[in-house]
Order: sequence, then structure tokens, then C-alpha cells
Amino acid sequence: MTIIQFPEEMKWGTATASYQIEGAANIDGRGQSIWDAFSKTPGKIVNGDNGDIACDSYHRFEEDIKIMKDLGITTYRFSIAWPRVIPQGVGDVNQEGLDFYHRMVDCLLENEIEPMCTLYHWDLPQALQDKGGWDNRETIDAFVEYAELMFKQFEGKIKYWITFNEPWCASFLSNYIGVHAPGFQDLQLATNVAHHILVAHGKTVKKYRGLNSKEGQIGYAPNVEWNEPFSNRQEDIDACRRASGWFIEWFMDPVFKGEYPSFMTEWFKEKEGVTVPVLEGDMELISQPIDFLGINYYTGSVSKHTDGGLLHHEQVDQGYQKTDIGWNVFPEGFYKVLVYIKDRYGNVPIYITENGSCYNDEPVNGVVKDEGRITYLRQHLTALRRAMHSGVNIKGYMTWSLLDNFEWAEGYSMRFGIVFVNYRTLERIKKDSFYWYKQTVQNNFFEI
Ligand SMILES: CCOCCOc1ccc(-c2cn(C[C@@H]3NC[C@@H](O)[C@H]3O)nn2)cc1
Repeated sequence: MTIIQFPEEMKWGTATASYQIEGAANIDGRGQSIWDAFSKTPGKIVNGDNGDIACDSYHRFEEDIKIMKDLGITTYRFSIAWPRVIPQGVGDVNQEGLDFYHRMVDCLLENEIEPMCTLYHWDLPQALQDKGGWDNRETIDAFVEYAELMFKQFEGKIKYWITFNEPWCASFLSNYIGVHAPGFQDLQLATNVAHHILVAHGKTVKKYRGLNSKEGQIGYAPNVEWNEPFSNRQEDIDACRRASGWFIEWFMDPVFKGEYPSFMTEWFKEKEGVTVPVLEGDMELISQPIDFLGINYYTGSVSKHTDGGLLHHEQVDQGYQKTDIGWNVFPEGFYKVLVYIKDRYGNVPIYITENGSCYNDEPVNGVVKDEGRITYLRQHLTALRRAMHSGVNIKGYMTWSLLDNFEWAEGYSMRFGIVFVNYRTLERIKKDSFYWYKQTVQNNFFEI
């Protein structure tokens, strides 16, 4: 038996997001987001699901925090819904929305759970989308004003801020691939969106520094995956480099190097005639130093060159175990991508802000035996510990997710929670993985 022991100072937590768990979408002054509109568009979401009720955490957050207290975690990553606090995205503030987040944050602090707050987890106010959304540079300043209001409102309460969650999803998945809100399929539009989100990130970090927050920290949370070349043929190696360049370097090089990866911008220009709308001063803003990097990792793949497609790249099935959403279980990729990030960007403090798996096990006599999720957690925490032994500066781990919730285009058909949610009764049922994770958090080690 081998013990996987974590350092004393390791922070353990869970992660959620506003549109995925809150519900209460049309009460107490909340404005509409692009996800309210997208989820009400026929054909976009499995089973026509939407976030109107979700897990009803707007009303049940005390119960959720009680569950977190039982879990023994010390950090809870959640997001604020911009349209709940500023319904039109700019202008009037919704006091009922602010009051909700104060109640929730106060309850976390009373239970000695550190709030880690994501300012943008994809729920852009629809009123701003109606004016061009992130394609319109004015949205950048609207975001900075929203962020400043949150910094001032929660000064002394929230000490860990994340500007953007998964900018790749918020830009390319949403405006080029089109399976997320607002659902466009235009690479130049998506490239504009990606750039303006990065500028908004940098301006927000600069605004935060200007507020002289005493002990607060600010970062952001890109999603990464690992692409292993199918062979040592240069064309396969190059194809994987482009996949990594789109998923990782595109959103990390500007922040840590002050420039886009040129091999990627040249590829976009030559193959697609697409350019990044960089204005004077943008790259200096984007590369404002951050205090920590959030990393969201789920999966990876073996991939190779193919003719056609955006990157001339395709995955090659290698018979890996897959989760119920069809993603490879690829813990080796977790180790490799973390070491790659350390080697390329230096040893910035890293929080794993999302890592988890989709297994749709249902309760039997009140018990949810989600062995697949426990195996996934074991394997990925083992890979994480190995990365730490290799010098990666990991500060904490938040598993995705505390609760089963609205999994975007998959609706409620895909379950990522360590707590089962009955969407008819909203009853919460702790899964076997909850108890495994609780033991690991309590002991700060587990056995493999
Ligand atoms: C037709 C091509 O279709 C491609 C689909 O491509 C993707 C890529 C990535 C994702 C994805 C989903 N998640 C989990 C979320 N992370 C944030 C949190 O809200 C979780 O719910 N991470 N990545 C989905 C779809």
C-alpha cells in the first residue's frame, strides 16, 4: 500500500458557478444573462434544460455550506452572476443581488470556509450582448466597473479573486465552435472576444492593485488539456503543438510573456485570414502580474496531424477509460501539463480550480456508488502530488463540483458532483466520492 501525502499547508476545496447552481433566475431583480437566452433557444441544450431553478442554491446555500462544513474543506470557489448585481451590466445596482452574495459569503466565513470568487463564469448580462457583447470593446470597461464594485463591496471578506473562468470556452467554444452561449460560429469574432476578455482581465488586475487591497490575491483560471503526439513524426508533433497553442499558450503567453504565441497567430492569419485586434497598450495591460494561476484540467488525448479543420489536428482513440461525458481519463496528462506550465511560465503559485469527472450514477436505497469518480480522483490527485514532487508550486485543489449541476449544453444529463442532486425534489445526497474526498481532506493523504 502506498500513501500519497500532501503538505500541511495544502488548501482543499470544491468549485461551483452561479448559472449552474443558483436558480432564482427571474426573481429579486436579477437581469437576464446570455445563458438565460441561449438555454431558452430550442435545440441548444439537451432536453431543453435551463438554469431557471438549477440546484436552487440561491435559497439553499446554507444547506450547501453545511455540507461543505461536513466535508471539511477550507476553500469554496463560486462565481458572482454579473446580471444579478448589475442587471443591465452597467448602471443601476441591484441591492437584493448584492445582499444575497453578502449572506452567502458571511455564512462561509462563519463556517471558517475561505471564499474564492470568480467574477466571470460565462453569464454575461444579455443587455451587453445586445450591444455586441465581448466583441464590443466597451464591454471591457463595463466589466472593470462591475469588478471594482465587487472588490469594494467584499473588501475584507473575499481575499481570493479570479477574473475569468476558462477564457477559451468563453471565446472560441462560444463564438467559433458555437456550442456555448451566445452560440456564434465566426473565428474572427471569437478571436476578438478572446482578446477583449484578456484586456478586461489585465485592466481588472490593474484596478485591483490600485485599490491597495491589503491581503487579497487575484488570478485567473484558464482550462488546459494535454495533447500527446501519436507518433514521433514531425507532422504529428506540430499538430499537437497547435492544439496546445490554442488551448494553453493563446491564453497564457499574453499574461505571462506579454505576447501571443506567434506560431498560432501566423497560423490563424495564413489559414483563416484572422488577426488579433491588438491596440496600443493592450499587451502591457494583459500582462499585469497576477498572484496565482487557476488551472482547470479534465482530460487529454493522443492526437495527430490530419488534413483540414482549423488546426489540422485530430484525436486518436487509444482505448483509454472514458467518463460518462465521453472524455478520456488521462491523469498522465495532468502531470505533464502542470510540469509544462511550470517550465514555460515559471513557478507561479497554482490552484487547481477545477478537476473532476462526469459519472451519472443514481442513488440505490439512498446510496450513490460512484466508484468511477473515486478512481478518477485517486489517479488525478496522485498525478498532482507527482507534479508537486517535480517542483510545481501547487497551493490547493478544488474539485469540480460540489453538486451535480447544469452542465451547459449537456443540461442536467451530465453529473459532475460529489453530491447528487435530485432535480425534482432538490434533495442533496452525498455520494461515496464525497466520503472518500472527506477522508482525504481530513487526513491530508490517501492510500493507493
Ligand atoms: C462539437 C465540438 O464540441 C466541443 C466541445 O468542447 C468542449 C470543450 C470543453 C468543455 C468543458 C466543459 N467543462 C466543464 C466546465 N468547466 C467550467 C465549469 O463550468 C464546468 O461545468 N470544461 N470544459 C465543454 C465542451
